[in-house]
Amino acid sequence: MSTAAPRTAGPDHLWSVDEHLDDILATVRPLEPIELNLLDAQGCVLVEDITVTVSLPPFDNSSMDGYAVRVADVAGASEQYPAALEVVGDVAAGAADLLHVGPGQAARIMTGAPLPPGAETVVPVEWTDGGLGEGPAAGMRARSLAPEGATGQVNVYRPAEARAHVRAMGSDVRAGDRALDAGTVLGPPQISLLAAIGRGTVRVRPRPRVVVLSTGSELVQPDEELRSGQIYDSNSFALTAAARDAGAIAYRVGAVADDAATLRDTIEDQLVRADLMVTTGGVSVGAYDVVKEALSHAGDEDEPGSGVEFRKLAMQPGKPQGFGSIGPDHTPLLALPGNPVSSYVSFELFVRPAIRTLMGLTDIHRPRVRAQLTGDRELTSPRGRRQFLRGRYADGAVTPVGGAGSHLVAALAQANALIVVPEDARSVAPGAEVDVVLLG
Ligand SMILES: Nc1nc2c(c(=O)[nH]1)N[C@H]1C(S)=C(S)[C@@H](COP(=O)(O)OP(=O)(O)OC[C@H]3O[C@@H](n4cnc5c(N)ncnc54)[C@H](O)[C@@H]3O)O[C@H]1N2
Ligand code: MOO
Repeated sequence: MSTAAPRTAGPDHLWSVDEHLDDILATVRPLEPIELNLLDAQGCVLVEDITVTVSLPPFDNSSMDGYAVRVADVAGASEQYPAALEVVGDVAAGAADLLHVGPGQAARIMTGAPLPPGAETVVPVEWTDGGLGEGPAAGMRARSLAPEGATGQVNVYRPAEARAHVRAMGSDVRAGDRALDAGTVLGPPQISLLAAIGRGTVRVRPRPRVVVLSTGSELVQPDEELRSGQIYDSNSFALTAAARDAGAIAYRVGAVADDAATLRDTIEDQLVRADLMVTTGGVSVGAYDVVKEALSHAGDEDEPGSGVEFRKLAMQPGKPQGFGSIGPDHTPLLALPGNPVSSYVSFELFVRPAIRTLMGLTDIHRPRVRAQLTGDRELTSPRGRRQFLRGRYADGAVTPVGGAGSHLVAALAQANALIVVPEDARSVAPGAEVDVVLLG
């Protein structure tokens, strides 16, 4: 999977956000296409051109509930001088053996039913007495009241042109037309079209399987009792949700203890179901930073580009990061910092584009807009670091929420955007224009 060898530099070197992203994207390639059932292919990128084999509609059919008639038989019809026709029966949607409509005759026809031979046009039931002889009808008599179908006579009060209320065969798409191009992302309308032309499976790039694994002996799972010094594991939930939001099939592995051997074993067990692995925590410089310890030497010496490299980025939050590939298939792995806001921001900036690259999407990044900074305080930022502050964006303006601390999950939950303060800015005053990443 890995092709590009990570660039290397001394341990104090600060890599830019863009360099880090470029290096990650150089190691991920779109997944090999597979044939999937339509609904499993939702959100995936099509890799084949789809040609229509069955015209839509496949046959001329009625767009209204009404009567299939001949044009000449209703010409000049009015409420005062209705055309009285003999009703020869029903044509329901799905009918295969069609009755013939002769001169002076009408067949009750339902929306979607084939236009029967002999009939040239359809008059909606509202233009008739519905066969009840009591003036204009609002609808047809239910089939349950006359299971044998309609008989007798119908009065038609208005004329109809040839093929009125008839949907012509092939008027939507014709056999041989291109229905969808390779590269199309399959949303509900595209899945609708594929089903309509009879395609049950399609060749697409599958959703990547992403294993999200949190680390930290202080972590307990929600609903469990919190003892002294412990906190709840929020990162594994946040990033699993974020991976799903990006289009992945995500598996959450909650809170591996700070022990390198356990972590290595857990990662090895999980590799079988991973196209991408994401870890949180344990990448800094502490004595218990177990991800770094476990993975720093996880490379395959025979394979250039394999292994996990740990770096510092010129970024806040999200300074310590690891990335590379592990295992026999060189599965890409991103090791994100443990602070909850740091891991989430890192996910949005680095993991989301990687997931979307694996999917074969071209639109891999969150949208960015320019916005006017509002609020009553100046934003400050350390020189030389690109800062991502949480904000609420609406109508071209963005207001900061919460402070810069990377533990502030409550403020993150109020945010819908990241305010970008560039490396060369020490402060940004209200009223200034800023770059904003929209979190959707
Ligand atoms: N001496 C230094 N200390 C630190 C530095 C540094 O440069 N020198 N960098 C700081 C920065 S910046 C970050 S970010 C963190 C990254 O630390 P780790 O990736 O090693 O993460 P941990 O130490 O495991 O945890 C940090 C913090 O986040 C909490 N956490 C961890 N996992 C979860 C989780 N799944 N759910 C909720 N909260 C979690 C953890 O309890 C810690 O409070 O290092 C700084 N230190
Ligand atoms: O850089 Mo750390 O990720 O701020 O908190």
